Amino acid sequence: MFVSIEEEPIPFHLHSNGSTDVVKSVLVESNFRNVDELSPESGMVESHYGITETPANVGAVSQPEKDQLEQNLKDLEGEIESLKTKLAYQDEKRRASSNKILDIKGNIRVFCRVRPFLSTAKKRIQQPLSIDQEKVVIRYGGTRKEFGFDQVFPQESSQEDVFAEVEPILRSALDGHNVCIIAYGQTGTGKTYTMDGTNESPGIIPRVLSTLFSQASSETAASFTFSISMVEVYLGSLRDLLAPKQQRSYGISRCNPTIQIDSKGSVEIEGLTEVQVSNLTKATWWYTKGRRVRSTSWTSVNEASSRSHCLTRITIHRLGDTPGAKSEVSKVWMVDLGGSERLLKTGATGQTMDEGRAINLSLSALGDVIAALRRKKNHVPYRNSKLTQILRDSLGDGSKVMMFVHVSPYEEDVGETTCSVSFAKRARAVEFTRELSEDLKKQKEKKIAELEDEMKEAEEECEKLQKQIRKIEFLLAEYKKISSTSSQNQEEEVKNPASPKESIVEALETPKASERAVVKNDGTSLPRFMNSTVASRQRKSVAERQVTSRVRSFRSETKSSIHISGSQSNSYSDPRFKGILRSSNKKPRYGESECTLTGDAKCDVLHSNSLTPGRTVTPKSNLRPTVFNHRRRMSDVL
Ligand SMILES: Nc1ncnc2c1ncn2[C@@H]1O[C@H](COP(=O)(O)OP(=O)(O)OP(=O)(O)O)[C@@H](O)[C@H]1O
Repeated sequence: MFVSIEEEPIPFHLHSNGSTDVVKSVLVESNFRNVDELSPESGMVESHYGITETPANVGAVSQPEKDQLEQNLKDLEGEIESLKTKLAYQDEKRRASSNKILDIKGNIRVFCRVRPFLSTAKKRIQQPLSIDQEKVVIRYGGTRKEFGFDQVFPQESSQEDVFAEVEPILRSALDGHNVCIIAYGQTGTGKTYTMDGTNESPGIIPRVLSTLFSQASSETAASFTFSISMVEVYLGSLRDLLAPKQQRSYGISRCNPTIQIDSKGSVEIEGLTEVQVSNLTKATWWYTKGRRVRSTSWTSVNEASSRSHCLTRITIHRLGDTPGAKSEVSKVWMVDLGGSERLLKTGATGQTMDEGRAINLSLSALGDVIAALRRKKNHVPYRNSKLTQILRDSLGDGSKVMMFVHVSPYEEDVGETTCSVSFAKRARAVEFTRELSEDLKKQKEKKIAELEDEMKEAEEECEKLQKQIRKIEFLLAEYKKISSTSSQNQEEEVKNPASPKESIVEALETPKASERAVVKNDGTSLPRFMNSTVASRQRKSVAERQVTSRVRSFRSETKSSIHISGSQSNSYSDPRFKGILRSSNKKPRYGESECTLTGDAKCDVLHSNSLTPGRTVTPKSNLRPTVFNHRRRMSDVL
């Protein structure tokens, strides 16, 4: 997400390379002595922190200066456009590499997580499972069965280890792909632990929420909005977990959500509550609420939760940062499936048996769909269950699927474990159960490493471009301020030629009788046209009366006169200049302004020459009017 300049101060170091050349020349032409002065110490950046001494205070400008300003604005806008195009190109490169990596790794990946022994549980007589990185071996009753996985998480693996596999596909979700993360397994094997986790060890869903928000905020080429929905599938019906209380019910009711598919194959659940969440706190609040609704609606939480599927959906709206970019929508489904235990084992009857049957049917339908997709079959049997209908557009083409199959380490659960890993085997649908040869694996790894390098390069390029864009946007904003301030002032000048500014400036320039004597004695007499006239003396007395009520105007106009004073090179980082501006800000009183004739530093404000680098400030130069006022007075004389 684009971080606005107001939120994040910019480190200001412009270099004269490639795309910043325009900016550099613009700045140089625009009275900045040196582009490198645009450092955090300079007035430009200080203004960002609330100090008012910025070019935005520059006042009325002449027509050529105005034209130059307009040109500068156009140049900066053009530069931003061109950088944004480059950014979009680099971002596309990054997205393509990231997508290729996931394609090589597999769009549907199946993992196995072995739950640790629970302290409260049965004795460990014999361990039927042995595992390595991609394999689970079950030894039981003299038989040995081997099952391959994309990766196996042993008992000691942490929530972080599991999430490390999930994180890369979130990048893909932000890039516009649908993602589906599914937890499968027998009751009590850790599905909810993996998806939800605990406060101390948060699981996949809380981590997904936080990662999505943090990745979105650092995203350089697009902005994002997120929304959350939660739905429970129980006995083939849907229940909206985020709906207002009175609407949460099963069966046919006014608000029972229904599944719709649009012409593009996109699935929508009509009537399902979707809450837009602007930050992680809100997202977490709604997620917690949905989980609470699910669990508190059952008398025996553990038993009941394993007989329904709980689905959490994050919808991502992505808007590219380039002109004309279209908004893209993608979804992240996170599914905590009902327990996969066999009905015979549970000895279920009545309602429990129906629930078990419904679960098994939908799990079997899910297995069929995943297997068909992995085998790239033409027909994918999505319609066989509500679960697969809902997930239809997040399991197929272009989507990324991760299934975590959970197993118990206990000997007495070995039957269920075998069923679960067999389900996984079918879902993985590795052709003729042949795993990849070592050679092929190495080739894959090499290609992935190359793509990762490409992706990193593109990411770095994106970051650089985004920084440049932010800098130029900042400058553009400053120039716009200059432009609008000067236009306003010019309008004022036209409406009111004897503006307070002029009066005040003249008042300040025109010494009182006693002071005139001092000036004369000092040998610094002015050319005739610069001496006060009757008219200016009259204006001065008017100005003296007006000045108290116009102190604010004087302050800003005073500052303005510095920058519009012709072609001199002034620098906002000149310490004298900053000091002068500060003091003029601090004591904007008429009495103080009169001291200009005695060589007080503040009088420098009125005389741009005194700001010219390397120039000594002399009483004589103090008396020199700004070019702007000089012009006016000349015309008065003529
Ligand atoms: N990897 C793990 N590390 C520590 N404890 C775990 C782990 N996996 C599961 N547990 C613990 O095992 C117990 C059962 O886990 P959990 O409730 O997540 O299982 P489940 O498969 O979701 O069950 P159900 O299908 O009934 O909802 C919980 O007390 C949980 O904290």
